[in-house]
Amino acid sequence: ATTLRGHADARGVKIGAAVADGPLQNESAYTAVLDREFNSVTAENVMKWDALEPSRGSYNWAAADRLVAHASAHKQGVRGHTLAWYSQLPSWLKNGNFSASELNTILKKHIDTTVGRYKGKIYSWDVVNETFNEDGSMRSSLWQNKLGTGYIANALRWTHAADPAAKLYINDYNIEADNAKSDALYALAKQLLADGVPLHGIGFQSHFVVGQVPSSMKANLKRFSDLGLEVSITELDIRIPTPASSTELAQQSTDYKTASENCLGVPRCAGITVWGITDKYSWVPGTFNGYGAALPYNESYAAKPAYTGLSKGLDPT
Ligand SMILES: OC[C@H]1CNC[C@@H](O)[C@@H]1O[C@@H]1O[C@H](CO)[C@@H](O[C@@H]2O[C@H](CO)[C@@H](O[C@@H]3O[C@H](CO)[C@@H](O)[C@H](O)[C@H]3O)[C@H](O)[C@H]2O)[C@H](O)[C@H]1O
Repeated sequence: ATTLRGHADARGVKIGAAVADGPLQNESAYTAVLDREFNSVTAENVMKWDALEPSRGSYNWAAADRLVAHASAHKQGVRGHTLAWYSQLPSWLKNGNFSASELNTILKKHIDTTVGRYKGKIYSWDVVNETFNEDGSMRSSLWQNKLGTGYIANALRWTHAADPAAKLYINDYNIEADNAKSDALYALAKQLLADGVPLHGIGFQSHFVVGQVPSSMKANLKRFSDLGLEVSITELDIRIPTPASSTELAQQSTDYKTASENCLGVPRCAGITVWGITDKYSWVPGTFNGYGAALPYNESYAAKPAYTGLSKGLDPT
């Protein structure tokens, strides 16, 4: 049977997975599935600021280098995640009480250093992550509060200067439906493009609950695509109340197919990334009490109906 990456390659799109450093290093069942099925990888945590620069000026590149080297050895592209985010910031930065101009310098240095190190090895960056509240107002963050919304355009410009070939994204969750949050992002994207800011795509994280893939998702992605932007599903998982019943697993399979078709069915869909491979390693149970089973493979790396749904969605024939 054709693998997920076989289908994706035939379409010229990416099928990616978020990768955890532990199993990447020491679990052959994990890398066997990763390298057989996926032509793109995203660092689940090791390219975040707290992991890369735990203390100011001293960098910890080992895990990120490992992922980039693994991807290169297995002909996989790398999505960079993430440069300017409110979360997973090192304590020296969170508690540094820096002035606005100091923060500007610090953010630019982080982008120059990180994007510069992986120049030409990362095809797409989540430059800015999770900037909006559910009602469309700007989320409170170190960057928003101290620098104002202008930090978004600056981060995009600095990243573009550091790696002109990389596609630059704004990434968020709960923007898959046509709602106040996606409306606010749509307005921001239009303004950035009008100002000539190098924005190339929108990342729809797509952390869904079974049976709740938004019916307005395809039309919503289409309106962003109509701006000339790429659209990508960047963190797909579909959580189920556990233990999952066979009915829910069948619904989850349909949801994976629908979600992937909602992207692949509009122009400039660059790809679909699932936020993990196996239910054995998923952020869901630790965050959503009583939920889990969100990914295409079960705890012992057996493909679930979800895998078949994703495969059917990707299948170009
Ligand atoms: O929250 C889900 C998505 C939403 N969109 C953005 C995306 O980046 C985010 O990913 C999740 O982002 C979460 C943090 O915000 C990650 O969770 C962190 O994952 C980290 C690495 O495993 C954990 O850090 C480890 O924690 C351990 C025990 O607490 C320590 O022993 C380790 O040293 C430390 O690295 C953090 O506690 C834990 O909070 C999840 O794995 C990751 O899947």
